[in-house]
Amino acid sequence: MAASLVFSAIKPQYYFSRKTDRSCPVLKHEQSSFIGETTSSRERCKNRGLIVTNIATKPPASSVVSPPKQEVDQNKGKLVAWKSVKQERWEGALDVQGQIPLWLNGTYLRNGPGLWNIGDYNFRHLFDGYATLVRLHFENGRLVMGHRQIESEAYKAAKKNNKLCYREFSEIPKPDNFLSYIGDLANLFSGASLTDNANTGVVKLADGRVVCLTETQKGSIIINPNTLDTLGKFEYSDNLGGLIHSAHPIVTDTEFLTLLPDLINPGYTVVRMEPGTNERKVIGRVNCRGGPSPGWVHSFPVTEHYVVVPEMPLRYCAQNLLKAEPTPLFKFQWYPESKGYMHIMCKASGKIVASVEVPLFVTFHFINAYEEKDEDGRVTAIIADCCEHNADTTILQNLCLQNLRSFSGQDVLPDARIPMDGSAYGSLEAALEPNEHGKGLDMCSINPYFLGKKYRYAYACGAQRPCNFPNTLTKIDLMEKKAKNWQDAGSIPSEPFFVPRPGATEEDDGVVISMISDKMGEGYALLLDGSTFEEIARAKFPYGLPYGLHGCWVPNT
Ligand SMILES: CC(=O)/C=C/C=C(C)/C=C/C1=C(C)CCCC1(C)C
Ligand SMILES: CC(/C=C/C=O)=C\C=C\C=O
Ligand SMILES: [Fe+2]
Repeated sequence: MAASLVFSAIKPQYYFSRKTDRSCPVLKHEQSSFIGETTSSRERCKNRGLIVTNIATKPPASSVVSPPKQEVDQNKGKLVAWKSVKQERWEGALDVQGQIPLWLNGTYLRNGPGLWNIGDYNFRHLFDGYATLVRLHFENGRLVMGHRQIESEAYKAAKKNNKLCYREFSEIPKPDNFLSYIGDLANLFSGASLTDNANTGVVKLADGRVVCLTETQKGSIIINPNTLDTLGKFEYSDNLGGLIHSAHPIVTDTEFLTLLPDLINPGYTVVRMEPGTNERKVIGRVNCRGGPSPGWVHSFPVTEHYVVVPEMPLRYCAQNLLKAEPTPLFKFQWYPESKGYMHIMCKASGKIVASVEVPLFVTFHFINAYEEKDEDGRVTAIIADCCEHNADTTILQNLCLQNLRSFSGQDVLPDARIPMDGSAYGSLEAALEPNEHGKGLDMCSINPYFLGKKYRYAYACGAQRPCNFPNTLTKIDLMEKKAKNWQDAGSIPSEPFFVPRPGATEEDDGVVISMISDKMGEGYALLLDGSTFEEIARAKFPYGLPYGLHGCWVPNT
C-alpha cells in the first residue's frame, strides 16, 4: 500500500472587492508508428477482453524522498507518460489489488492527447496529440478498462493521408505551394483548417450526452461512454459564431456555461445552454480592459450568482496565429503592460458588477470560486482559486514533448505565486504555504456539490522536486492550510478526480481516481480514499498509457 505523504500544497487565490449590486440577488512507444499501421489485428484480438492476471507484484513504495539522480537517469526513456499510445483500442477486465468500494458504480472517463506522431513525423507539444479516451468502469468491486482514439476529422484525415491536415495547438500543415498558402489563410479565418481534435476534456451533460471538448468549437464531439465510439459532432444550433471557446465549460444538472472570446472586438461573450438543447443563449458580454485581444481563457470559475471572467495578460495573438512556424508562446503573446483583470458578471442579469485589476497571472485552471458575505448577507468579496504559474509563461515551453521527455534531474517547473497584497486592486495570494504541495500545482478537482460554494478541499497534482512536471497527488485542506501528498517516485499521475459517496455528509467522503504512467513503462489505475488520502485499490493496465488531461464521472443509470 502506498503511504499517504504529508508535505503540503499551495493554492493561490484572487480576492475581489465589489460594490453591492442591487439588481443581482445576494445571491512510438517511442518508435511506434501511426495507429493502425503497427498494431496487427491479431495483436488487438489477443488483447481484447484480456483478463490481466499475475500482476500481484508489490506496488512501488511511495516516498517523500526525491529519487536520487542516478535512479532518474536509469529509468530515463521508460516513462510512458509522453509516449504515443501503443494501439488504437483495448478493452478488458483488470485484476484489482485492494478493495474497490461497492458503492462506486459507474464509469470514469479521461480524455487527453495520447498520440503525438503521424508515421515518422513527431509533434512538438503535449497539446498537439490526437485524443485518447480511457474508460474505467466500476461495478460491484470489479474494474474494466478500455481506451480508444476519438475519430475526429483531424485524426481520420491524418490517418488517411499520412500527414497533418488541420491546425493543431502548435502544429500547422505545410502548404504545398504559395497558392495553397493563400487558401490556408482563408481557411484559417473561416475556421475550416482548425482542428476538431477534441483532446482536452470530457463532460457529461445533464441530458446524458457525453461530449469531448477542446478549445476550438468544432472540436466538440459526442461519444458513447460504454463503447467509446465516436457518435458525431456536437453542433451548436445557435448563430453565435466564433471559432473558439473555453476548453472547460461549467456543467451542472441545470446548465452548461461557457465563454466565447471575441478576437475582433476584444472581449468575451458569456453563454448558457439548457440540457436537451444545442442552443447557447447569451447571458452577457465583457469588453476587455487592456491589450489588443482577449486573454487566453482555458477555464473560468463561477459562484452561486456570478460568472468570473478572467482577462489574463497572456493574450490570443493574431500575428502568431498567422505564422507558419510556432513562436515561443504559440498562438499567444504576453502583454504585461496590458495588465490582468477579473470581471464579475451576474448570472441572472448579465450585468458586470465588478471589474478589477489583479496582479499579472498565468493560469490554465481555476479550481473553484465562492462569495463572501457580511452579516447582512451582502456579498463583500469573491474568492476565485486557481493554479497559478508565478506569472511565468515558460510553462507553455515546458509542455513541449522534447522538454517533457528529456528530464535530466534539473528542476524547471515554475514555482507557484508568492503572496501579494491587495490595495485598491484584486489581490493574488497563496492559499497555503507553497511547500505544502511542493510549489507546483495543477490539474484540480473538487467535490462537485461544492461548485461555486465555500469549500474546504481541493485535489490536484503537486510536485516532489526536482521535477519537470507535476509528479504527486495532493489533497489540499484550505481550512487547516495543509496538504496530504501521495507519490510513486519517478511516475506521473493524472488529474485526481473526486467522486463523492452517495449519501455522504462530509465534503471529502468519497474516492479519488487517478491513472499513473509509471517509470517502468507500465501503468495502473489508482483509487485513494478522499478523506485519508491513503491508497485503497490499484489495478495494473496491460501496458502503460500516455498522460491524460481531464475526466468526468458517468454514474450507472
Ligand atoms: C489540450 C489542451 O488543453 C488545449 C488545446 C488547445 C488547442 C487545440 C488550441 C487550438 C487553437 C487553434 C488551433 C487556433 C486558434 C487558437 C487556439 C484556440 C489556441
Ligand atoms: C498539465 C498542465 C500543466 C502542468 C504544469 O504544472 C496543464 C494542462 C493544461 C490543459 O488542460
Ligand atoms: Fe485543462
